[in-house]
Amino acid sequence: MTEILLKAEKLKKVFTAGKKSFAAVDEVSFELKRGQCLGIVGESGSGKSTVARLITGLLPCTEGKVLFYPSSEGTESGCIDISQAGIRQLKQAYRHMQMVFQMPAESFDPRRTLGDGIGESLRNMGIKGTELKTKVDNLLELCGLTPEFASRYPHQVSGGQCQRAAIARALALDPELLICDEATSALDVTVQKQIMELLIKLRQKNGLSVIFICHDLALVQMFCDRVIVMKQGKIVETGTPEEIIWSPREEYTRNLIESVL
Ligand SMILES: Nc1ncnc2c1ncn2[C@@H]1O[C@H](COP(=O)(O)OP(=O)(O)OP(=O)(O)O)[C@@H](O)[C@H]1O
Repeated sequence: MTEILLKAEKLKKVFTAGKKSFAAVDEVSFELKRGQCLGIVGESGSGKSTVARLITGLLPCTEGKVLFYPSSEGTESGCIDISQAGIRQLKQAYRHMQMVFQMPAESFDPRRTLGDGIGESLRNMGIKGTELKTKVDNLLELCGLTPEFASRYPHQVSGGQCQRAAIARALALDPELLICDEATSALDVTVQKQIMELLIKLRQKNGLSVIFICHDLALVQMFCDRVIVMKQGKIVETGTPEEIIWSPREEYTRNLIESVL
């Protein structure tokens, strides 16, 4: 089994708006090792979310490759080429990689209970009845919510509780990789801290690998093993959080750090 869980090779994404086209992501390459947490930082519009959407196959790459190596996958090569994957392979990949977004309420169907949403992928796997209920209750508990939350609708919980439920849903199939795109940004500082503690616990307990997109360099420092700094679609700097925060090579990174101090 390779030590690498995900490899992004020379990713490029060109968007076209009217007659104009521009590269929102260009020449982006990185590797994520198993169990590692990789932070992606950069000013607004630098291409962080586009990278997240490329590596999850939510957006097709204009150029480049995304190679995913889930350890439990039954493919012959052990690799799923996300950039070339069709629906069937993407579904296979989503059993091992999941995303958590900034606005949790928007990612749940307002007409269905949280328990329904959390259990969806389990039901798709044929799990039902008492087994399903027990699994949903356990996921809620793992994420610091009581089983009673299963019967609530998204509008009946706070932003922090909804984000916990979104993490519970993402964890339903015990993924190896969680991609958090500004997952704590809409929450107040106290709730943010609780969600970070939950993610730290999950990393320790489940050996989860995480790609953590965040504006807050203090959170990145606390949580990540390595950090990528993005500017105008390109990676301008890579290093450990300490290297990036305490001895940034690029003026852009220094400005980014100063802007949050
Ligand atoms: N579907 C799209 N069509 C056209 N342009 C897009 C599209 N999605 C994103 N963009 C543009 O691509 C650039 C990168 O956007 P992206 O959302 O990846 O940035 P970001 O670093 O995640 O920003 P933020 O921190 O504000 O979320 C921006 O200029 C954005 O306007």
